Amino acid sequence: MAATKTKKPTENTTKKAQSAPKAGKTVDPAIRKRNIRLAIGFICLLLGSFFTLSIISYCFTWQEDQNNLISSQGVFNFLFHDKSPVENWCGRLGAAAAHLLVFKGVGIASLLFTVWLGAWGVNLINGSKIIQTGKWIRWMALGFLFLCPFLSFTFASGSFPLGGALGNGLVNWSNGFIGKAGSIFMLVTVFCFFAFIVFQWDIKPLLHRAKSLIPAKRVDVEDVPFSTDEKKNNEEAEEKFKGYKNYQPEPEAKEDKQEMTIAGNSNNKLKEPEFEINGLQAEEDYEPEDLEMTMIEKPMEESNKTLEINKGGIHLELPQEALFLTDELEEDISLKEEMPETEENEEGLDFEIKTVEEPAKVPANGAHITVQSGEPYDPSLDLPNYKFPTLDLLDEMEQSAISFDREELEKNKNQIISTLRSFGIEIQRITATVGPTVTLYEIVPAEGVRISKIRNLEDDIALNLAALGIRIIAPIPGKGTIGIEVPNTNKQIVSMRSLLASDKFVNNKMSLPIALGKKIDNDNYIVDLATMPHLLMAGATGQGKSVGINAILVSLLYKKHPSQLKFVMVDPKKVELSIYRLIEKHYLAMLPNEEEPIITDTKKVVNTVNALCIEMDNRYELLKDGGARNIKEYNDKFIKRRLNPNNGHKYLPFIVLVIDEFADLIMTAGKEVEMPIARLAQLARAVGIHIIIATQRPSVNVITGIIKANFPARMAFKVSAKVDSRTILDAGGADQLIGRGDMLVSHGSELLRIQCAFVDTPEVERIVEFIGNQQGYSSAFELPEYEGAEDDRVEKESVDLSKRDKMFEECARMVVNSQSGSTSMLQRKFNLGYNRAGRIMDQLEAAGIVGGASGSKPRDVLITTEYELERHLEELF
Ligand SMILES: Nc1ncnc2c1ncn2[C@@H]1O[C@H](COP(=O)(O)OP(=O)(O)OP(=O)(O)O)[C@@H](O)[C@H]1O
Repeated sequence: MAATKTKKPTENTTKKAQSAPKAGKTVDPAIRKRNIRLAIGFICLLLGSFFTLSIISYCFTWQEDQNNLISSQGVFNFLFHDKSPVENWCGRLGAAAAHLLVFKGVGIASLLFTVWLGAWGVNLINGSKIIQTGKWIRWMALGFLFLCPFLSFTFASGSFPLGGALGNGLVNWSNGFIGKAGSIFMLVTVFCFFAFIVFQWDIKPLLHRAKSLIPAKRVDVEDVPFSTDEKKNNEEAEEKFKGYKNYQPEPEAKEDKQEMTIAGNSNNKLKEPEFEINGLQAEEDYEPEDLEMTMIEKPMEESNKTLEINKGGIHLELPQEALFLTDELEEDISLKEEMPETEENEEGLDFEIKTVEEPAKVPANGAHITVQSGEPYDPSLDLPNYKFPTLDLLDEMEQSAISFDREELEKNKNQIISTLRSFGIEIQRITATVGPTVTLYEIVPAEGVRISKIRNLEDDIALNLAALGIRIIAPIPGKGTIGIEVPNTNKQIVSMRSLLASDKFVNNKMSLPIALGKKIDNDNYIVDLATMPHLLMAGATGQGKSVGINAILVSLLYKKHPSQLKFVMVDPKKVELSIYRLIEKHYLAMLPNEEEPIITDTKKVVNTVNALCIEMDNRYELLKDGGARNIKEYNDKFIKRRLNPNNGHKYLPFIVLVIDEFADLIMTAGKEVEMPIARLAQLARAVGIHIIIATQRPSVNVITGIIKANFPARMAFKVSAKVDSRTILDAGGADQLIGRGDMLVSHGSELLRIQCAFVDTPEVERIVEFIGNQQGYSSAFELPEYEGAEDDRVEKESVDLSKRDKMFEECARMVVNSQSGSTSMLQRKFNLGYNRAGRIMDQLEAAGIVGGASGSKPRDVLITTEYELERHLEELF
């Protein structure tokens, strides 16, 4: 029975399915459209292929067919009445079409049209764009307007109509009108128009490639302190430097070297490893006069000048500004210029050696570092006369070219080699890179030496090298070499001024660029705080944390306008950040009715951090309303005036919360502060709120798991124990730093050793004074209200109208006008926190403007008109 029952519907459906196609009219319009598209696609593809073939054939058969065509007196006759045989592969129609397209049309360029027709057909069939119509039309225009006349002009005497009637016509006209020379100019102009305006071709790479094909030109360097004028010497130097790029120790040099043996294995003759130094300046007592130099031009992406020194087994690469060389060095020296070719370089004359810091790029006094404007809405117009701090507020350090002591390098190299040998580790090659405070010796171990062996011997090697602050990186990530970082005897201070003046800082497009210092290869380390997105700093006392925070703050002050950035500063130590109070009305954000712009009281920190959470939530609401995913998109929309300020939209500045001495905060406020900070760290990135936390004590009860998990970027100055290093970086190493701004930065998967830029307190004072003396906003940026529950209770008990909120009167007016005593309305209209709006409502009640609270309903409004209200307020106050 069951089987019979279930069969019926099946039959019905089958019938329906069969009857559907018969109806015919019920075909889905989408399917019909697709079928039409397919049909047109196939027709176009066939026509395109047919005409393309006919044109190709026309190239070989045109003479025979053309005779018939002309004798038939018209294409129509040729197609339908002519009986003579046709040579074109596509028959009579092909011959006629090709004749019209090529001879009477645009010559060989007509292929552009027929190929496009076929490709368009394929586009239609495929439903995707194999050939972009817009692009192809530009090519067709180039073909018709340039190729046709060009071919007609170039092959004027040929019988085949390469340029077609169009090309011939244009050339005849222009030859008559402006002559042949004029025609050439015209053709070049048309070509340039297409190349640079229509196609926007960039010829730079082509020029570069062309130049790189020209053999490197060597130019004698004259008028530089360390060069000699004697051509003879230069020629000798040139001889010696043939093939310097792939330098290999010369055979004689190898022979000179002593053969060394491993202790206890006297038969084992050892080869001296190759030693290379990438560093900077040599000792002062080096006499420049005895040296010879050649400059070799070589196009490269980035301007970077290097001095190369080769001697025996040693290969030195020095930035060219650091050139004080000894006469003891009989090296062959070449100056390798690695910069994009300029006219000057091509001349090979005006070469001048400059310092690393490129002072030419330092903006002049009074000049500021860019703020982008020109958009319809410019937030910086809030303070139109605001001037950015100038670089002359920062101290100019003694030239910060990094120096190295050659003897020291040699000594360290030998010690590293012999120490490793004493552990049975052979080396193939050793390279030294001299940084501001440490030198990195990069070692390529001999074949068969396991890196884990070196890693296990890390402590023994450090002990044998007996230098303070040795760090072994085995292996250097991504390189397969082993790094040994040894502190320099002569440490250099990295000047903040040089970093802020660098091209990388001035011309970057980062949202929150911070200039932290220099890497070991002397490259400026400038990162975007917005991508970090939060930063955890730790280090024992006196190792450079405060300087690090100042470097970050100063970088931001030099780059961001007060309308674009606000700081919330928390300083339980009370002395570190107090210096910034002068910029309260420009850059600081704080709770309403708060007096101290720099927060030092733990209770207030809790309120402020919670207020930031509210600000974050409010911002998310705005983003949701504005259909933006992050602050950048939102602000872009606002700037383009696509968000209505009447709906509560406003330009959102970045907010950076800086907490110096987090340990103290955690000790006193614990979870109360940890939780909102963790919440901010998890969510606030997209709405432009970033956190920088510094602590002296990187222990696990301060940097808890929840904090650590949300702070991917970490900065470690020297710490006292390995365990602290592990807490902050999840790796050792910070305990082996040498202090005074020497730090390890872990960002993404990288762990970099950086020398922090130095900015002294008087410098910061000058900068904040410079900013503070300018016109600012009327008050600091107000964060939403947040008050602890306890405070609320106390306030509710006694409402003191003499201490009424500054928004009191406005709120009163709003309540009377709308005749609604709703707290949430006040919150919405005036962008107030819940507690503040509630407090104002209590004050309105105490002033007799609204009635008592009645559950969740709005309160009754006791005054009906604004006039009445004014009189009431006058009487009251
Ligand atoms: N980048 C740097 N370059 C050169 N010297 C530095 C650098 N950073 C710090 N120093 C030196 O170290 C000293 C201490 O630095 P800083 O005050 O920043 O330490 P700190 O870690 O903040 O100490 P504390 O936690 O006790 O405040 C500075 O006065 C300065 O002499």
